[in-house]
Amino acid sequence: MNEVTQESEAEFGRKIISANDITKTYGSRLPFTRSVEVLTGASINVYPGEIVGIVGENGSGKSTLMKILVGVLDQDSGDVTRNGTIGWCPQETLLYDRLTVRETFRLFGTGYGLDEDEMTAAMDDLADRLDFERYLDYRVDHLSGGNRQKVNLGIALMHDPDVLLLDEPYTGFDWETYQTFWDLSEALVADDISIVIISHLLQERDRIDRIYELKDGTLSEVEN
Ligand SMILES: Nc1ncnc2c1ncn2[C@@H]1O[C@H](COP(=O)(O)OP(=O)(O)OP(=O)(O)O)[C@@H](O)[C@H]1O
Repeated sequence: MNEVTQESEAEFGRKIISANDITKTYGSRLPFTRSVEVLTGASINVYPGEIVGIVGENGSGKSTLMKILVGVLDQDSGDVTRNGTIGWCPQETLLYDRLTVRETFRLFGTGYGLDEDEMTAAMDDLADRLDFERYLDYRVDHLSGGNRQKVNLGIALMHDPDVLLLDEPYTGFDWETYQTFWDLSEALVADDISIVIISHLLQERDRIDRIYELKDGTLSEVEN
C-alpha cells in the first residue's frame, strides 16, 4: 500500500458520512415534460461531533441530497459511504396518523431492534427533553404541527444514532422548543454525534461548524 492510500484511509476512518460526485436526475412525471437534473456531482464529508449546514435556494436539491445520504433514495452515480448509524428527520413527517405517540415509539423502536426497556427509556427521556410527555397517549393526527415535529425528531433520535440528518426540523416549533432543540443538539455534539441540518435561517450560522451551499447541482463549502 503506498503512502497516499494509507493517508487517505486514515482520513477516511474519521468520516461518518462521505459522498463523492453524486448525480441525480428525476425522470419526468408527466408525458412531454422534461426530466429534472438535480445533482451533477455533489460531494460532502461529515466528521464526528460537528454540525454541518446545507443551504441553497428552494428547489436546489437539498432534500434530494439528504435522502441520498440517508439511503432512502438511490443516486444515479457517485458513492456514499456511511460509517455509523443514521437518524433522519424528513421534512414531511413519516408518522402514522392513527397511532398514539406511545405506539409510534414502540413501532419505530421495534424497527430499530430495541428491547422493551430500551424503548421505554428512550421514549421517556426524549418526551422529557422535548417536552411532549402529556401527549404520549394522543393520536398523531390530533397533535399540533409543532408537536408532530417533536415526535418526528424523537423518533430520529431514539436509537442513539451516530449522525442525525435533519431536513428543516423546526418548522412549527415555538421559540422555547427551538431553544430546546439547539440545547439538545449541543448535548449530542458534545457526545461526538454529528448533525447535518438543512437550514434557511441566517441567525443559526454561528451554531453551525461548517456550511455547504448547494448550487447548480454541486456543493461547495462557504464561509461561515
Ligand atoms: N420525486 C420527484 N420527482 C420529480 N422531481 C422531483 C421529485 N422530488 C423533487 N423533485 C424536483 O427536484 C428539484 C429539487 O427538489 P428538492 O426537494 O430536493 O429541493 P430542496 O432544495 O429541498 O427544496 P426546498 O428548499 O423547497 O425544500 C425540484 O425541482 C423538485 O421539483
